[in-house]
Order: sequence, then structure tokens, then C-alpha cells
Amino acid sequence: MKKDLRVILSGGGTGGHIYPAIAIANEIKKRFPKVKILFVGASDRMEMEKVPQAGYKIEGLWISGIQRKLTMSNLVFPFKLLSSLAKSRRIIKEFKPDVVIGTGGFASGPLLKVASSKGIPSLIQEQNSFPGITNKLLAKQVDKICAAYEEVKRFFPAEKTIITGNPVRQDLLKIDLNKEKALKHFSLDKDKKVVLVLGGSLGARRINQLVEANLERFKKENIQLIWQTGKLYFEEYKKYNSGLVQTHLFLNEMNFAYGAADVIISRAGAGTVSELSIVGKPVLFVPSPNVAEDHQAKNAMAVVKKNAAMMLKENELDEKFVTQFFALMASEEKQKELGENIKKLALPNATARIVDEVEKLIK
Ligand SMILES: CC(=O)N[C@H]1[C@@H](OP(=O)(O)OP(=O)(O)OC[C@H]2O[C@@H](n3ccc(=O)[nH]c3=O)[C@H](O)[C@@H]2O)O[C@H](CO)[C@@H](O)[C@@H]1O
Repeated sequence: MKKDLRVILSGGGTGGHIYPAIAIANEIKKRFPKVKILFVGASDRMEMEKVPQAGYKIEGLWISGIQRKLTMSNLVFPFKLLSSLAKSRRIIKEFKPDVVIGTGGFASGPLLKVASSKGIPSLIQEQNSFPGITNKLLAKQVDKICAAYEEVKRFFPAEKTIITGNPVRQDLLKIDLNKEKALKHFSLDKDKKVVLVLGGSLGARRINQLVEANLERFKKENIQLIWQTGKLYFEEYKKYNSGLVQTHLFLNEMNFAYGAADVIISRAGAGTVSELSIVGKPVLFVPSPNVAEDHQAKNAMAVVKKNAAMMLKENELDEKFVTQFFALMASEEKQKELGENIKKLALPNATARIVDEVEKLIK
């Protein structure tokens, strides 16, 4: 193996594409301490902040997704694409990667396309049970596809697709040990229950409305809330910050958030579902209805079918949330059952298996 291994990771737009890339990068670095790693993302998205926070360099492309309706942004799309392809060519020429890895999101399209057309070994990772458009377009050209769900195999060439699970950050693998430290981190009372509310990396309007509508009930039950509102909604909800209720724009230390929680209300993005399986705590999923092919409901359903979580669709919340959620809060037995069952679905070795495949590609 070359000593001066050089790797480009590309993906982004939302946390769901960024954190798998960071987990893969960390594992590569563990195995090859001298590796040179470069990230490539979209110049105006959250990867430009989150990747440097994780200790890696990132270059931004001027790119965005195509909207389903006719918009101004669609009219400039061809120019963005040409500009991104040109910048990707330059980045690849200068950085000279031995391998490129894509974790989905529109930012990974141009980079992986240019790299694979130049014969540079390439691998993509698909987090969902229904593939994103970028990975679907790249599937033919890349050398290897690492996916999390069997269902996705019908969209990808069988001979190069393997099921590895989704990469999960290492610190989330040792949650249970952290309970006390986690409660301290959030200054929470160990004698009161903690409910963690997650809206996905961008936050979820409907989940925020749900929490707001039930604040009195949470208070009455003496429940402490760690409430991740998301960047877009934080200003609107921060007024509820009080003794029992903690509003957060974004949680930078998810290991503490998962560690402190007794029960979790969450969107069902693929990465979150994989993390929650490793965490092993009772979850009520409220999948986003605004994603391609309703894939969050499918992600959640795969867990619910194993009696390993509860799910309510957004249009069921008014009628069923109060009864079902507070019944779960009242039943330690049900909480234990769901927590134990979801843990059985965990695939904690996904990152290592993906990096095994990366090693095979560069040998
Ligand atoms: C609206 C949308 O398009 N959602 C998609 C997006 O979700 P989203 O970006 O929410 O992604 P995931 O649920 O897969 O992962 C979220 C990641 O962000 C982290 N996190 C989240 C909140 C926070 O405060 N702090 C934090 O660190 C989580 O720990 C997790 O690692 O990508 C997923 C994976 O392709 C898809 O399944 C989702 O459908």
C-alpha cells in the first residue's frame, strides 16, 4: 500500500450525508494515520461548518439540487453544474486522490462523476431504503456501492452492491456508559425523566408544533425536554427555554443527548434510525412526509415491524399522540421492550466494513 494515501470524501446538503462521510474519514485515519483527506461539499450548506469542526479541510462547489417545479434556481442549474464539474476537475488534478468516496447529496455528483470518468477508484454509500437521485445517477460508473437496506438492491447493479449498514460516529457506540456524564452536561435532574426531541439535522416544523402544543402536559408530568428545534425554527421556540425545557438550535454532542434520554421522539432519517438502533432506547418516530418516495416512513416501518419502535404519521398526531406517547411514558415495561428490540437491529461494524471495501479498491 502507498504510504501517502490520498482520499476525497464528498457528500452533503444535510447531516444525513455529512456524518457518514465523517465517520468513514475517521476510520480511514485510524488505519492510515498519515492519510491526506479532503472533503468536497456544497459551498452554501451545513457541511462547510460541520466538516471543519470535525477537523477536516473542505472545498465547496457552487451546486444545488433540482426542484420539482419551475424555479429561478432550476434556470441557473446548468451553469452551477458546469461550474461544479470544472472545479471538480481542478480539485482532482491538484489533490490527486487514490480513491474517492461519495455519501450522497447533490454535492457528491460532479466530483464522483469526474473522478470515475478518470478511472480513479470510487465508492458510494447509500443510507436510505430508497436511493437518492445523485447515487442513482452515479451507480453505473462507480466501482462499489455500500448500502444499508436490502430493498435498495433493486436500484443498483447487483454485482457491486453490498449491505454494510450506515456509518455511525464512534462516540455513539458507547452511550450507556455516559448517562451520568450526559445528565451533567445538560444540567439535568437525575430524578426526572428526560425526553429527547429530534427533528433531523435541519429541524422539523411539525414536530416543533407538536411539542409546543403539549408543553403543559410535559410540565405536568415533570418531564425534562431536550428539544432540538433546528436552525430555521430556533428563534420561534427559544422563548420556551425554562427549568424543564431546553431548546437547542442543533446538538453538537449527540452522544450526550442520546445518553441523557429516557424516551426519544424523532424524525426517521436513515442516519438517525441507524444511530437509534445502537443507542437502544424507546423511540416514537414521526417520519417526514416531504421526502422522496416517503422513504422516512419506510425507514421507520422497518423498525416498527420488529416491535422495536412506535410510529405516528404527521396526520395521525392530533388524534393519537397524547394517548400513545404518554402511555409509553407510563410503562417502564414497554420502554424496556422497545429499547431492547431496537438494539437487536444495530449494525455497529458498518464503518469498518465500508473501509475494508475502500482498502480493497486501492490495493
Ligand atoms: C428532510 C430530509 O431530506 N431528510 C433526509 C436527510 O435527513 P437528515 O439530514 O436529518 O439525516 P439523518 O437522520 O440521516 O442524520 C442526521 C444526522 O445529524 C445528526 N444530528 C442531528 C441533529 C442535531 O441536532 N445534531 C446532530 O448531530 C444526527 O446525529 C445524525 O447523524 O438525510 C437522510 C439520510 O440520507 C434521509 O434519510 C432523510 O430523509
